[in-house]
Amino acid sequence: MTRQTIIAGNWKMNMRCDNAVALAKGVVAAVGETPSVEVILCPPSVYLSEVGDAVAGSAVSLGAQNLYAAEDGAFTGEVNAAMLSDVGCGYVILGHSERRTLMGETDADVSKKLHAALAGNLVPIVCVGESLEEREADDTEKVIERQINGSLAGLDEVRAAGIVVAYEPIWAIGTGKTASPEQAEAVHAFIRKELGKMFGEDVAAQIRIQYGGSVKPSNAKELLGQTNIDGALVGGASLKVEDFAGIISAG
Ligand SMILES: O=C[C@H](O)COP(=O)(O)O
Repeated sequence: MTRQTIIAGNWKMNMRCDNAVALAKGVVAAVGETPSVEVILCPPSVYLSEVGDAVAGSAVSLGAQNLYAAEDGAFTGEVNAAMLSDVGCGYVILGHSERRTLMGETDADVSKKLHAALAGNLVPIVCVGESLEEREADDTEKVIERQINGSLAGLDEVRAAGIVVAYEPIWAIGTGKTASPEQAEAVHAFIRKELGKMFGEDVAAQIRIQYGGSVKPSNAKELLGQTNIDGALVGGASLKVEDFAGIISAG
C-alpha cells in the first residue's frame, strides 16, 4: 500500500498577517507546481483567509489548528467546521497535546470534533502522544491505545481511511529532542496495529500517520524513511521557508 507523504506546518500562535502571507508565498514558491508530497499550512485562525489567498491555485493546502464541534450559534469565541471550510480549509488539526494539556481537551472532545470535521468535509489530523513521565513509566502503548480508541470513537471504516493521525511524543515537542527513528517507528507500528483492530487491516494500511516533535531538515529523511511514518507535523521548523522546504524535500 502506497501512502502519499503528508507534511503539515503547524504555525501554532505565531506570526502576524504580513509575515504569515510572506511565509505562505515562500512555501508555495519552494514547493513548485507538482510536489510529490502533500503540503499543508495551518496558520492561526485569524490569518486563514489571507494565507488561503496566498496559497490559492497552488499545490499547497490550507488547514486549521482546531474547531468547535457545533453548528452556528451562541458559542462566543469559537469557530466551526463550516466556517473553516468557507475560508478554504481542507484540513484541521485536532487534539494537539497543547490543547489537551493547556485547554483540558479530552479524547471525548476530540471525537466530537472529529465527527464535526468529517461532516464539514475537512480532513482531520488527529494528534496523540505520551508525556515523558508516561514514557518513563513504560505506559506509552497504554496511553496511545486509550487516545486512539477514545479520539476515533464512533468512526466507520469508510471515513477512517481518509483521516490522518499524528504521533507527537510530548517530550519531543519544541524541545529539540527528537524521538529516534526507531522509537518513532515502534509507536507508529503500534498505532497502525490499533487502527487495524478498530477498522480492519486494509483500512489501517491506508491511514497516514505523521510524526511530530522537533522535526527539522537534518532529521526528516531518516524519520520519513521509516515504514510506518507517512509524513510530518512540523512546529518550529515550519516558520522558516528554508527549513520547511528542507523537510518537504526529504519527503
Ligand atoms: O504540531 C507540531 C508539533 O507540536 C511539533 O512542534 P515542534 O516541531 O516545534 O517540535
